Formats: sequence, structure tokens, C-alpha cells
Amino acid sequence: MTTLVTPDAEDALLARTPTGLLVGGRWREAEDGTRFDVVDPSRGTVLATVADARPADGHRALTAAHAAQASWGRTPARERAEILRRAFELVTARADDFALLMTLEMGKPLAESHGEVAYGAEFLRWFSEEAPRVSGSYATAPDGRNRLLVTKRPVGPCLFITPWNFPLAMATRKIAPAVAAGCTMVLKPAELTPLTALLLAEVMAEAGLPDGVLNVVPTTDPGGVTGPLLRDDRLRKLSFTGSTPVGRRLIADSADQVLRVSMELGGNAPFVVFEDADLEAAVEGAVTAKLRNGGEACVAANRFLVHRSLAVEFGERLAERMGGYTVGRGTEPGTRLGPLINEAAVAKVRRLVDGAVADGARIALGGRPVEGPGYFYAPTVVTDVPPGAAILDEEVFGPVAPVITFDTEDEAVRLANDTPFGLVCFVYTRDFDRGLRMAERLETGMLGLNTGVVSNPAAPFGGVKQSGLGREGGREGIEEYLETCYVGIADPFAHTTAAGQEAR
Ligand SMILES: NC(=O)c1ccc[n+]([C@@H]2O[C@H](COP(=O)([O-])OP(=O)(O)OC[C@H]3O[C@@H](n4cnc5c(N)ncnc54)[C@H](O)[C@@H]3O)[C@@H](O)[C@H]2O)c1
Ligand SMILES: O=CCCC(=O)O
Repeated sequence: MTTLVTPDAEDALLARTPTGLLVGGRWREAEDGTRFDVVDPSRGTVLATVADARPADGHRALTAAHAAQASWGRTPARERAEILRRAFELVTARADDFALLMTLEMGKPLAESHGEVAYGAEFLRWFSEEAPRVSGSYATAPDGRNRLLVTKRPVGPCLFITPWNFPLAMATRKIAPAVAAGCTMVLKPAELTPLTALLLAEVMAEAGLPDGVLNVVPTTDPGGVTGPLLRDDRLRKLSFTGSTPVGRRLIADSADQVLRVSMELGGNAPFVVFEDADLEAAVEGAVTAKLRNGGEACVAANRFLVHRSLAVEFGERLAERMGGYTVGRGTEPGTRLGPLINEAAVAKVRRLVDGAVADGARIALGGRPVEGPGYFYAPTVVTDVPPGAAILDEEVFGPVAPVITFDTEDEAVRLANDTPFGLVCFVYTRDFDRGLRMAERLETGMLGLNTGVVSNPAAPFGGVKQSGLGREGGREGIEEYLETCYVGIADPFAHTTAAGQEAR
């Protein structure tokens, strides 16, 4: 079989990728020397073994971050910006390495991994430009007397917990604003995809990040390593990206220290197609919103709500387009859909699809795992899904598009909002007023109007309801890492002479 990358090139990259813990600028083994396997989801075989941090390693990492905080926080913003800019250039220069590593450990096709390199690197560039723009204000109180000086300072040492689905971008989306703001960090990457984060840490050091500013502790015991850090009063902030159940628990665990928290959690995105939509554009957007990252994205369209007058044709065209996707290992030419992350993910998708069929839905495409090694599930379109089916309530996190119908705008709004999540909605309509009405009526942090992609480092990414707290990216992203400090100053004219008072 031909591949875009030779096995030798894969081995060479894996051999030069760090596999230790990064603590205080030094690569080291776990305290008890344990390591864990990183698995290739397209084959089920072991790619590498990585040091498996223990609670003592997490403690050391926070000690290093805490020790580095004071001098890092005082480093001029321009210097921090230049480190980020160099990191952007280094990641871009090593795009082939980052892309291949993500394809190997996470499974997405190489072309998509390259897309993530560009996306992830852009957070470094965007926040290199934001770092020198942090500013405060000076004002006179409304009664004309005291002066109000408002400044910003770094929050302090942060803990980052990231998921496996975007191994680079979910890390840079946190690291870049933290560096820009002057915070130090402990990063715990997902145990399924630690290699990309470790390579990124190496590149950040090469870009000039001082020792101890970024510490990385992969572990198979995430609760055991991060729990004590949340209770340690040297930590000032937690930023988490992952599932809502884990996020909910981490918010509770952060309450003891009253930590600042940012939460990027799960979604259940509706993709609404009105009767006046450009149908071809809607199908195109639907394929992107569904199959980007193989459907393993928090912003993946999870429910297709289509006006009854278009539903049959939409379902047929969607099935035709998704059926054209070649499934395979991400390094093989022509592959457009890679494997799911592991066996449990395949079992979950299977349960949801089989459950919908048992409830009366119809399979228009696919509907089953792909035979053979690895964790593949065929592109799938399910139509006539009845209300109440679990597939409409849970994040599918796979290449499955359930289609349901509606008759009126009010019904579309009711169905779209009928979820505890509120991350993103997609709306297709040629009526701009209707688009704006939907932007105001839908309970969501983000809305794609006639587009299937909203993710952009220059935009505030985040959700409402149980999809999270706070925003990443955009002008807002750096604020998550800054504290506001206000200094009240006595009226500078209060004790001046009569002449001085006149000058007031
Ligand atoms: N809103 C967003 O920006 C966004 C982005 C990517 C993924 N996600 C969501 O993430 C989920 C998929 O990712 P996942 O399966 O890796 O999620 P997950 O919640 O299982 O794991 C996320 C991270 O949390 C860690 N973790 C798990 N249990 C923990 C514990 N008790 N204490 C501390 N850390 C713990 C994991 O090791 C991993 O690093 C989906 O729900 C997806 O929607 C959201
Ligand atoms: O999985 C969620 C994050 C995806 C994105 O940033 O586009």
C-alpha cells in the first residue's frame, strides 16, 4: 500500500519526539519510573511510551511554575511577544513534524493535521500581537475628586488540562494567552495524545521560553495528579477543555481555593436549514460541520434540523457527499476520514446509531464500524430520527449525521435550544433578518451563519449553559489570564492653595 509518509520517516519522527516530563526546564522520568503506551488508533499498535507522571511529579511541576512566576510576570510584554512570535515561526517551520505526529497519535488525515498546525500556530501569532496591547486606565471619579487607576496583572500559575481531539490547537489556545499575560503553567495533556504537547513544549523552549514557565506532566492518573494541585494555594487558575462531566467536577474541586476557571466543554450543535436556504451551500457546510476532525469536535454539527420541504433532498445529497469520503489511515493518499480515537469511541457511536434505528430511524448511509484493524466507523447519515432518541441528546463524536425535520421558525428555535449545551449553532438561510433573529433567539456562544466553520483564533471561542465558562482566542482570550487591580487615589487638588483649586 502506498503512503504519504514512509515507515522510516514515522520512526525517525517518533525517535526524536520527547517522551519525558518537562519540569523546571529539565526533561525527566516519572518519580517511580513508570511509562505508558501511546497507541496508533488506525492500527491499535503502540507508537511510543511516555513517562507517566505521579502526584509528586505534578507537585514538582507546580513548584517550578510558582518559582518562575515572579520574574516571568515582570518580563517586558515585548519580550514575551517575541518568544510567541518565534514559537509561531518554529511551529510553522516544523509543520510536517507536528502534522505527522497528530495523524499518528490521533488519527486524522494528514491534510487535516496540517490544517490544525496552521490553526494552532495562529494562536501563538495572535497573542504575540495582543501581549503589548494589555493596558489599564486612569480616570476621575464622577464627583470630580478621587482618581481611579486601573491596571492589569498576570493571574499567576495556571493548570491546563487538554483533550485529545485537537492535540496542538487546544494547547496553544491556552499557552499563548498565558505567555502573553505573563503567567506560568503546568500542562496536563490528554493521555491518548501526549506526544504533540511534548514536541510543542520543546519548541517553546527553543523559542526562548525560560525554564519553569511551561511544565508538562502527561499521566494516566489525571485526577490523582491534578487534584492536589487544585487544592494547593500556589495555583491561581484552572483552564480545562474536555467533557462536561469532567469539567463540572473540576469546577467543584476548584471551589476550595476559589480558583479562576475557564471551561471549554461539550456541545450538541444544531445545524438548521431553512426553506429559503441555498441547498447546495447548506449541504457543503453540513459536510464540513460534520466531518471536520472526523466528527470528533466539540463544534461538530450533532443534529441536522431541516425544513420539511427540503429534508428528503438534503438527506440524499448529504449521504451522497459523505459517501464519497475515503476511510483509511491518515497517512495514506486519498484518505479523508481517519479512525475514531479508540474502541470505546466506536462502541459509543454504535450504541447511538443502533439505538436510533431501534427507535424507528432509517439508515441512509453507512451505519456500522468498518471491519479490520483500528477503530474505524463508516460515514453515516440517519434520517427520520424520532424525538427523544439518545443520538439527539448526546455528543455523537463521530462521522454520523442524524436528520430531523421542522415546519416553522419557532419550532426550529425550540428544537435547537432543547439541550443543556450551548456551544455553537449553524443556520442556513438567505433571509438576513431571519439569520439575525436566530442569532438573538438561539442559546449559544457562537453561531455560524451560512458557514459550517466558526473556529478562528481572532474570535472569542466558547459556550453558554453547560458548554462552559469564559472565552479563548480573540481580544477576550487574554483577559482570562489577567487580574484587574484598581488603585483609588486621593484628589490631587484637595490640599492645594486657592490658586491650585482654581486650576481644578
Ligand atoms: N468546548 C471546547 O472548546 C472543546 C474542545 C475540545 C473538546 N471538547 C470536549 O471534550 C470532550 C472530548 O475530549 P475528552 O474525551 O478528552 O474529554 P475528557 O473530559 O474525558 O478529558 C479531557 C481531559 O481531562 C482529563 N481528565 C479526565 N478526568 C479527569 C479528572 N478526574 N481530573 C482531571 N483531569 C481529568 C483527561 O485526561 C484529558 O486530559 C468532548 O466532550 C468535547 O466536546 C470541548
Ligand atoms: O473540539 C473543539 C475545538 C474545535 C475548534 O477549536 O474548532
